[in-house]
Amino acid sequence: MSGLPPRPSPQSAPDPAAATGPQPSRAPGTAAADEPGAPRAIPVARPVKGPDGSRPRFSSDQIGFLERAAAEYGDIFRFRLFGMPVIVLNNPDHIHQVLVGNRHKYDKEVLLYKLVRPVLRNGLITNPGGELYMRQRRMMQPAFRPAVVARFADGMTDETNSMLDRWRDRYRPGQVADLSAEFSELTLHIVTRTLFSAQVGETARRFAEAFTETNDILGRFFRFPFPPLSVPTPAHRRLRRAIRRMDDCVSAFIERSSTPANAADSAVPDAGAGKPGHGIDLLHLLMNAVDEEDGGGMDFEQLHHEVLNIVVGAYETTTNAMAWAFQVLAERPDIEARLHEEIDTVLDGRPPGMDDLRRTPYARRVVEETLRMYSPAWQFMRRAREEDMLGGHRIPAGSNIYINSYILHRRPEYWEDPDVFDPDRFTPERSKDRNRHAYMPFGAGERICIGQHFALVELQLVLLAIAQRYRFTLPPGQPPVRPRPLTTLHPGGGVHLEVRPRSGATGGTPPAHDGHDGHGDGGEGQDGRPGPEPDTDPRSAS
Ligand code: HEM
Repeated sequence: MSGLPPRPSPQSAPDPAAATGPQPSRAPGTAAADEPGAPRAIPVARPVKGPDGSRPRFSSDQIGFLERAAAEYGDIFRFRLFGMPVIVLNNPDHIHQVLVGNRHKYDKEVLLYKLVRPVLRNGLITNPGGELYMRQRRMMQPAFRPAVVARFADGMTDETNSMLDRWRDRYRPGQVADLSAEFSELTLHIVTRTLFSAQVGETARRFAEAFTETNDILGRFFRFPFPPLSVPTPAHRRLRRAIRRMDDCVSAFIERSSTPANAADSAVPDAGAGKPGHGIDLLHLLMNAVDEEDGGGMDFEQLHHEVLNIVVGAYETTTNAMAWAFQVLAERPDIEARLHEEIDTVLDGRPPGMDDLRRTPYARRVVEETLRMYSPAWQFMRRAREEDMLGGHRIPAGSNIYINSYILHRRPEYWEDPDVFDPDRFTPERSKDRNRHAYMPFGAGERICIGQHFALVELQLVLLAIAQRYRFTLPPGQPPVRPRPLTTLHPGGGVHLEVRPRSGATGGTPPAHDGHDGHGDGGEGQDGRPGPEPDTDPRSAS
């Protein structure tokens, strides 16, 4: 989860970065003072004229403003974001320093996360950092290890094939489907099934309903975050009721899981995780998580917070990535044809499983390129807890730092033809000379997305399963789909495509593998990732 709200206030917060001295707008690299070694000034970004003569402002065109400012000012600039001074970083090494090298100097005590803390409370996403955060992350990390995620893979394929089976009755060949809506439902099914085991019954359905309502109200709040969530407007009261309903569902799952028959399997959290029939799911793993430092576990209140944070983190991000991927495939039949060829050769009609991920490198590259061009969690923030130096610029304590992966992933200094969708840019040969910090769809450092393996496995399996059985074309006269910068980066207006079953394609309906077939650790690469090119991963987790 990430994203920045448009904000009606505050009036004019002081700008710590302005304390460096007078800050005229100037090109990057211009020194603030004449003495050698003096900190270089951070230029103030003003709306920059583009080739079409317009001067986009952040308030009306966030992407346009940032793209032009990055082109004009380069690695670093500052501006007022609805009255709040922020420093924007566009240089991969500076960003790496903030998120990884000097991470102890930064935290998440910034407006963006404070706004939603009444809802997401102290879960991983909104936790500002510090002891409680570290303890939670330590306890939760094992449940997201690639080996554990691998055991949820069959459920992912299974849910996707159930959706495709429904499509047979729902869509005539060539009929337009609202894929954004389809994928919202699919991702929610996948995450609730993973959390609450394969027996997703009435309680899981009620949880999903309450979550959808929460997400809708939060989405509207982010577009106009006033009044604060603590003010009991009718919408905010509905939000609180929806959260209570979710908490009640989680309590019911916990209670069910704690009955002796169900609890038996959880004694060793890793044993049999996710295997059908074992009743082990993500919730079990978190309930039984133990902190290696103090030997304690997670209290139930905190568990409620974490469940909500996981679903929030997993829902819109993955939905949007899927929607973007199929929009691009419909626009680029050449890429779709290569993907089909790979799928047909490797799968030969059977449903995809964990072992197929490493055998389908082109599918993997389509996922990676989708996450580059349409990075769903496209912006995030930090606060400088103490002073730092970035590339010769002084970052005063208290500064708000703004990082935008959409802009970073399209900087021409690091990406050739950045606006072209080209999965082959992720081949080992073409990746090896690239700055490895120039790609960070999942963030970096200790707060890197805990669900990144989950998301990569899910996206690749869903891509394989759907493209095995369906192809997609653009409805005639459809205008281009542009990114809509909301909390996550949506395809504006949603993705609506003509769906056609692929002739002779099989792969449907049969249940996914039984999970006992030795897929075990999921064919991970050296770094534990499922992909075939482990040593060329441009992502940075450390
Ligand atoms: C394509 C899909 C996804 C993308 C692009 C994505 C992206 C991100 C990013 C960039 C962050 C770090 C934000 C920051 O540093 O401020 C993050 C954090 C997080 N994500 Fe994801 N995410 C995805 C899927 C998931 C999934 C599937 C889950 C859970 C199953 C998840 C759960 C979380 C959580 C709990 C955090 C907070 C981690 C922490 O601070 O310790 N995400 N995600």
